[in-house]
Amino acid sequence: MPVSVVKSAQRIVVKVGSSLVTNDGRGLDHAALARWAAEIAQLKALGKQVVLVSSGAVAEGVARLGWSVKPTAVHEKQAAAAVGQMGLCQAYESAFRQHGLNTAQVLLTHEDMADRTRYLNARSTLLTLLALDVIPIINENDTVVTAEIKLGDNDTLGALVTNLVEGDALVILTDQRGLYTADPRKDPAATLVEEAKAGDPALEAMAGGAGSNVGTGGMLTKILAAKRAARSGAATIIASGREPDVLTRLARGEGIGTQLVPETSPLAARKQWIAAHLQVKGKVVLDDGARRALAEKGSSLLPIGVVDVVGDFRRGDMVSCVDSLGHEIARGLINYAAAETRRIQRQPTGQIEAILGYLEEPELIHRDNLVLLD
Ligand SMILES: Nc1ncnc2c1ncn2[C@@H]1O[C@H](COP(=O)(O)OP(=O)(O)O)[C@@H](O)[C@H]1O
Ligand SMILES: N[C@@H](CCC(=O)OP(=O)(O)O)C(=O)O
Repeated sequence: MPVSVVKSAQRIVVKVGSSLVTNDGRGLDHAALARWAAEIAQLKALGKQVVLVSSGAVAEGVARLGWSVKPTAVHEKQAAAAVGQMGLCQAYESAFRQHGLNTAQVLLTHEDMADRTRYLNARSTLLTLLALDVIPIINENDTVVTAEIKLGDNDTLGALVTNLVEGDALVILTDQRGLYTADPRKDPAATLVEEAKAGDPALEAMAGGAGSNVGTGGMLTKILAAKRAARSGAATIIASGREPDVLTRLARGEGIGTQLVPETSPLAARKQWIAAHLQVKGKVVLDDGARRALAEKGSSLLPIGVVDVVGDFRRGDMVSCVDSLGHEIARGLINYAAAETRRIQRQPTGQIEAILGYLEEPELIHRDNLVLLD
């Protein structure tokens, strides 16, 4: 068993899933919340800072409204989330109060992450709360987001928050002991993976979807969250939230669950923000010279290297850079809208002004706004 990274971690993001928080959808598990609050208080006493990302608003709202199944209509889920979030807030506030700790509710949306100013605001608010010894309790602002602009699942939110606050570890507590070689609900012979590299593609093949009607995303979103958390250098642990003293034992260094360690060096802060953009608005197809310039030399993307433009995007949007076979090489914030990009593709930079009548920037995507994907 590996030594847990939580032992040396100073700043930890803990994510708890809906099935744990709501007793598999039956209603808030106050005893579980009390246990985690007591453990987090012990982590605080060890000098660690903790952010909690909690799911369960929809499941708790469904239980409170007396509905027998999770609704499929978006507005009903949003209404349920609004009802359930009140319950989560109240329950966490009183659980942490037992230990003299203040809590703060922080509801985030994808747009808070995609807008640089809002992203930096969210970051400074969270860092201020941590400096004040408050426990931020974070969820997606389900009530105001529609399907297209949703982060979608709180495993991703947990990873984005880890990047945002530069957490050392992301601990994802769920209803299984960790990542198994296959979904243990379907394959009784599956075995627990104790340690692996975050981002190893073999892990994605092991992970299946949600095992219950209560959770969202299943193990796959947890594996992808670990890959995302690794971009700011954080390790991820996936463990059971029902394991006694799970957080305090991890903090003592005990290897519990699955530990996914980062294998690449962390991206610079601005690139992490770019990588946090989840909505890709279009694609540019590169010729081989441009592909090599990006991948091997870390160059900016110039219009001359673009052979095709797909989709409709505006200046400043996130676009994907693909090679001639459609493999995604990089993502970045583009300096020209789709219609303009089509007019200047395959053209030397010196021609941009003559073609468009103006020059925004000489590069289509500047290297500072470009993130290479591995
Ligand atoms: N390889 C795997 N190892 C462990 N669990 C898996 C795997 N593949 C799929 N799962 C399923 O993922 C579920 C946990 O995800 P989910 O239901 O979204 O929980 P949460 O609410 O904690 O996010 C487990 O109950 C399990 O059935
Ligand atoms: N924001 C949603 C959480 C969605 C979600 O990702 O749930 P889970 O897979 O249980 O972490 C809620 O609070 O219901």
